Amino acid sequence: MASETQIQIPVIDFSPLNMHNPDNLSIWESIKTDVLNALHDYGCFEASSVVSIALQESVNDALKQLFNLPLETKLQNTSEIAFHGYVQSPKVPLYESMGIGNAFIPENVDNFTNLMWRHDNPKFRESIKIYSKKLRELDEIVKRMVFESLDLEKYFDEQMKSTNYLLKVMKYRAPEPNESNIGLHTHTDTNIMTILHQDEVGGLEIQTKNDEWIRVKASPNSFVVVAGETLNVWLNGRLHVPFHRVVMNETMSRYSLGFFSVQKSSNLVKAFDEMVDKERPLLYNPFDYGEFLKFFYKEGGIQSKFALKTYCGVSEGS
Ligand SMILES: O=C(O)CCC(=O)C(=O)O
Ligand SMILES: [Fe+2]
Repeated sequence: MASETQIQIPVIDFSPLNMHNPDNLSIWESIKTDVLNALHDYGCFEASSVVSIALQESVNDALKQLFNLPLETKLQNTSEIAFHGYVQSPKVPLYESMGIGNAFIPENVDNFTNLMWRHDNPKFRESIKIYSKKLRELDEIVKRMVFESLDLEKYFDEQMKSTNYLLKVMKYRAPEPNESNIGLHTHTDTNIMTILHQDEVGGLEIQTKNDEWIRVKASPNSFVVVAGETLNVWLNGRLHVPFHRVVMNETMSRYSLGFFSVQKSSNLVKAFDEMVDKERPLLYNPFDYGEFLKFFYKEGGIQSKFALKTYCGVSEGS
């Protein structure tokens, strides 16, 4: 079994971009190079100092309050899309999650808050709104950098328009003494890209290309940006899409949160024409994301680490 090592994922600081700086273009170009290298080599990186410590702390408090609500209240968080509402499953007994669709739209956060707290919770509402807006900005910056680097700018606006976002908040309880410490099984993210935050308990582990597991350091106000399968299909395999999992070692509950960008089902997921040529033949046949998810969840795909390859991979020699 691969053991955990001391290596860490690359850390990229986006804060110089926010400053009024005459040298912004060269800063942009230098961060862009780091982003592309990290996504190619690791499929992920740590984005540091994206939000203030104070905002992160108020979001941490908000999550604790939310998961402390009675089960019947939490169950009101429903969604037409599988696993986008309240989730608790015997397959992942330590795990519990809830979702807010397109949380960067203030009204969606208001509706969610009203559903959970009949007498409102302004602190929850306001901190989640600001936070989601920040994460939506980071998502856009990272993707713009990726598209620019590969001369795909002409696709950028359309791809952003056909994206939905899910803010998923998660709680993992500590395992009982004779229970497995796996919080979330090894998987890749099938969506476009995910921005993760974990609290100080930690437990997120990411596999490198060499099959080593990196235990990601918990950091109060940084995020882990993870490339998903959809992005890699667009780019015809130019990125690494890392396996990751959550391993609980502590006696404490762990709270985390993911900002998932997901392609709307109205378009097929397919490689951009410019990404396919003789040297780089097509890796995945175009597919409908919603149909793929049905396969992923219903036909045992979720058990397989290579669900997407099985579903639509172009077989060698064909
Ligand atoms: O809780 C975490 O840190 C990871 C969650 C995750 O990987 C997922 O929801 O896809
Ligand atoms: Fe994940």
